Formats: sequence, C-alpha cells, structure tokens
Amino acid sequence: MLTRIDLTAEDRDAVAALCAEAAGEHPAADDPAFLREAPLIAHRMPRAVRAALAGLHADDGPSALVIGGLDVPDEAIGPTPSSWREGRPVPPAVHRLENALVLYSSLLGDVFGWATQQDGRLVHDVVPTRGHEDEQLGSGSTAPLMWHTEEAFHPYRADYVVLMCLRNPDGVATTVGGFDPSVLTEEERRCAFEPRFRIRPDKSHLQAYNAENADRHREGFDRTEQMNEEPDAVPVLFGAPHDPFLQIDPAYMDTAPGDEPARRTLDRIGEAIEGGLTDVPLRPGDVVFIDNFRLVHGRQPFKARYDGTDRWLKRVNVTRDLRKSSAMRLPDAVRVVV
Ligand SMILES: O=C(O)CCC(=O)C(=O)O
Ligand SMILES: [Fe+2]
Repeated sequence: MLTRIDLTAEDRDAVAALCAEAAGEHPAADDPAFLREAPLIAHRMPRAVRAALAGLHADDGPSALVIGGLDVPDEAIGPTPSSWREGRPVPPAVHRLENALVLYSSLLGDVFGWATQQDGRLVHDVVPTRGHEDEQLGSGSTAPLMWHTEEAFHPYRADYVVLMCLRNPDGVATTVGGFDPSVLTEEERRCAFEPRFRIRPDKSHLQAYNAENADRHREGFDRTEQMNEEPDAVPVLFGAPHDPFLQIDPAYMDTAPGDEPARRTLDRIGEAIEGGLTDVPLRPGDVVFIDNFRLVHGRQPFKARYDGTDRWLKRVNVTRDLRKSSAMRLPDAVRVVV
C-alpha cells in the first residue's frame, strides 16, 4: 500500500538548493509565476525523487509514497499557528519547505485549491484549533479523524492529497487504507457501482469556516450549500469493475431511506477498510503522497497543546488534469475550484 524513500545527504542538499533558489526568485510558494515554473524546476530534482513520484503516477504499484529526509529547522519555522488563518507572514524557512512541497507535487500533476476551503489558499495548514477538538476536520484533535476520501463529495476532487510534516512531537499517526473489492458478493459489487449513495461536503467547506472571502467566493459557497442540502446520488465504487476507484466519507455520507442493500454494501466496504488501516506517523521533513482515488486517509486522536509546539502539517491538493474542472473555476484564479 505504501512505499518510502529517504533523501540521501547529497539529495537533501540538492532539494534544499532548488527550494532556496526558487525562494529568491518568487515571493511565495503559491505565487502564480512560481507555480507556472514549478514543473520545469522540478526536472532538476534528484533522480530518486523523480523516480519515486513517477512510480506513484504510473498507478501500477503501492498507492501511497513517503519521501522523507527534508531538513526542518524547528527554531526557524516559528511556532505552530493556532489555526490556518494565522501563520502569516510565512517565515523564510517555511517558505522554502512549501517550495519543496509544490516542487514534489508538480511531478505528479497540477496543484489546486478550493474557493470554499481555507479562503481559497493553495497551500493549507493542518493544525489543531481550539474549539474544533471533537470535529471531523483536519483541525480536530481529541476525536479520531474518521478515514475518508478527500472531498469525496466533489466531482473534481484531488487525484493526490499531499501532506508535509513540519512538527509532530507526539508521533500522531495519519491513517491510510485501501479496499479489496473481492470481499464483496456479486450483488454488493453491482450495488456499489450504482448511484445509491449521498456524500455531503465536510464542514471545512462551509462559509462559517471561511469568513474572509465569502463574497468573492459566493458562487462556491452557494454550490456547496446546494450539495449539502440535496446531494446527488453517486456510486461508492467507480472505474474498472476488477480494480475500482473509491469515493467514500462515512462521517458525511448516507444511503437513500429504506435502501437496505446499499446500506449493507456501504457497511461491508467500511468494515473491510477499517480492518486494513495502517498507521503512518509522519516525522518532520516527511512528505506523504496519497492516491485519493484508491486510498482513504484519516488521523489518530491526540491531545492538543496550544502552546506553539503542536503538530503541524502543510497540505496541497493535486489533480492530474486541471482542465477537467475548467467550468468550475474563477477566471482570475485558475487554480481555484469554486
Ligand atoms: O492530520 C492528518 O494526518 C490528516 C488530516 C487530513 O485528513 C487532511 O489533512 O486531509
Ligand atoms: Fe483529509
């Protein structure tokens, strides 16, 4: 399910040099000119990095990859922000690490964001936030974050979710799991491929969690509201019957009232996933790439400290084809899906 490579000392220096060079030329990791150039710069990444990401992209082996070994200077990155809204301006050491995240990611596809999440930012902060402890959100803590497909509700969800660890003092694990369709009966398999399931947006896409750009992104909030009130019926499995893709988020999902076979099928898939979850405790400098069509992910519970030393991840969404969402993007923000 998961492979891991660690940068050699030489490769670590090479990656750091590219990130520093880019930081000298572009003001931020989400700067449009940097994003435009990132695939080109990434051609100069060490061969081991390019080979590992090409392997994931080929889609014929393990569906998650950890690239470890980036240097994270704990002092220089500053305190863990208390929410995704904080942490600006980005300290130079964090800017360079965000560059690494974008450069790695651009070897897989196009980095993009959501108008309705973290105010349309492309590089997200995943940090525990006061008041969210028991929420099914990246900013939760005491409650386990139930495994899910990222943006399972959305037709243009990421092909890959990429998480970079800056800090994780208690070794809290990200969970990763896949699904083996052979556990289903023929009838259940047919049911899973039929549009009998409804997936709602998670709370991070609600306007209340995104106050600042509410007007600019009105269309996006209206659409998510609509998806929340009247979710389309979708299948839970799609693609090749013998090797299906998965869209599932049990915490935000149901079946039509009275559709017992669909309920049973969903439960069966859920049990199988649950039984095969793997803990991936990220260390500072680890970047995990998760194939969001094949694997689900979540997080073990933990106790937040709220003292600037908390667990801190950076997250980007990557699509293999930004064009497919063109009808749902803002004209002046080509990488933001509304
Ligand atoms: O905190 C984690 O390890 C995962 C959180 C998560 O699900 C996400 O950021 O999409
Ligand atoms: Fe997630």
